Amino acid sequence: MKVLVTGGAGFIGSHLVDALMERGYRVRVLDDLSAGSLKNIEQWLDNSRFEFIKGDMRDPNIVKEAVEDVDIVYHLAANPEVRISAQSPELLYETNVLITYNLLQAIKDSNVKYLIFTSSSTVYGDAKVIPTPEDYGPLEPISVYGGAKLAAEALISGYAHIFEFHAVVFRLANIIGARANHGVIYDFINKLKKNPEVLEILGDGTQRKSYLHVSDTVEGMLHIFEYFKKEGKIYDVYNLGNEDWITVKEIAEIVSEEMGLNPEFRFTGGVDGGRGWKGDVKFMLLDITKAKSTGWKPKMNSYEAVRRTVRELLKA
Ligand SMILES: O=c1ccn([C@@H]2O[C@H](COP(=O)(O)OP(=O)(O)O[C@H]3O[C@H](CO)[C@H](O)[C@H](O)[C@H]3O)[C@@H](O)[C@H]2O)c(=O)[nH]1
Repeated sequence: MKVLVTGGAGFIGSHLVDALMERGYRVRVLDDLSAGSLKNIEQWLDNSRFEFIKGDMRDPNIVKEAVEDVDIVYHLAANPEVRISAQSPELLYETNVLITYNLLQAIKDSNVKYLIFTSSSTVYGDAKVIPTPEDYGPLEPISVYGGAKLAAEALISGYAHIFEFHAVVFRLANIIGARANHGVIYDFINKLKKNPEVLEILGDGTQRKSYLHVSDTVEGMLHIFEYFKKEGKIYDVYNLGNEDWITVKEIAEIVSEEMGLNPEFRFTGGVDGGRGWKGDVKFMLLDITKAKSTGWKPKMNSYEAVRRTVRELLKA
């Protein structure tokens, strides 16, 4: 079985590559290294089962080349920054929707049988039902990023039905862990390294979200993909997250404690009632009943995942 991982040199992608290589697959990575790094996959570069293509998926020819002889595609390449929604909507469109379209155009003329896509909890926007199940609707993303992920999901469903391949979509909570190079924990650590006395917290600090460790995420994706294959459906969607949530202020406390610091917290107040930025979802908790019904469950809750991530990032 040959597997293509788009974004395989990135944060979540490289952990997925580790797991696939350890399971004996032949793995090809397509990554433009804009956010990812060769360091994340360096242990596999000389392995005969591994292949790396450096390329930008906005170029359809590179994508066509990458899907050649591939049976399974894990599509993780994306710009993951919700916060650039106001400044760079066209970039979010290109790096989430256009590249997915290019991939689907390449898949329709290929031998690919399965596509696995990492979508996001942000497709739900400010959900009125919490925890939010997969069939919640109407979906009203509140960021361009969330809208782009939803558009990508919709294209995948349409192509899977028309061109007869199978696709499973994972709507991910906030994923954290070693190799993360963006997000709240990474930001707090860097801010405190620069100034151990004061920590600026965007928004009012009450933003509540569910955080899932990348090891639980990869295990969940691989486990549910096997279940999905056995079920034989054309298309399905799964939430992947934790059953608890943690506030930004609590994350700040854990980061400070792990760094042995006692900084003054300065809240910026944020926008629209304490959001870190326009489009920041204030309360996110996914209903993971469906994922759990396949036999998967997270090993770490949000608090444990945050603490472990702080330690992993400080060690790196
Ligand atoms: O310096 C900072 C950075 C972040 N925050 C706050 O921390 C929370 C988490 O922010 P992150 O940047 O870590 O993550 P997001 O919730 O914006 O988005 C993350 O999770 C989403 C899914 O929930 C998406 O998939 C996305 O790609 C991924 O980056 C936000 O409420 C934000 O306001 C701060 O207070 N200060």
